[in-house]
Amino acid sequence: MIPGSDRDHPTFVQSFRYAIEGLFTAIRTERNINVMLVLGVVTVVAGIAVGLDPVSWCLIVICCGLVIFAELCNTAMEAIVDLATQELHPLAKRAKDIAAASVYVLSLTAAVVGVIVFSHALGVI
Ligand SMILES: Nc1ncnc2c1ncn2[C@@H]1O[C@H](COP(=O)(O)OP(=O)(O)OP(=O)(O)O)[C@@H](O)[C@H]1O
Repeated sequence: MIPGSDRDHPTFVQSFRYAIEGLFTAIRTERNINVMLVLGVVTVVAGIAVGLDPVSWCLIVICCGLVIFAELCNTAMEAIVDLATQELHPLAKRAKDIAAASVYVLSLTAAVVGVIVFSHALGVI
């Protein structure tokens, strides 16, 4: 629901517009998202160069999507915490640190998958 609006939900097209707006806001304001997008493009170019098979492509695409998804969730959680308090608070720190940890755990997992997929494609394993 939108505060001040008499409708319960925006239309499907409006919801999509808000989502695109959120994506561009994150790209404009969050350095980490940009780093991840660049790494995603580099991975796709490397995948084309080594000629990944369809299953490997699925793994790479899922990993890239999940890492960007996690960073977007982390960014949203940071905004919610900042909305809740502008002061230093141990719970605010805990929430932000754990949200950031979720991104790093997923990034590490994606990196391991990438190393395995590319090592296999290059005949190393
Ligand atoms: N209100 C707060 N109270 C206590 N600690 C805070 C608070 N806000 C931020 N911090 C600490 O500062 C760190 C960085 O917070 P910030 O909001 O700048 O995130 P960020 O640098 O944008 O994070 P990321 O790099 O994951 O996007 C948090 O992980 C937390 O340890």
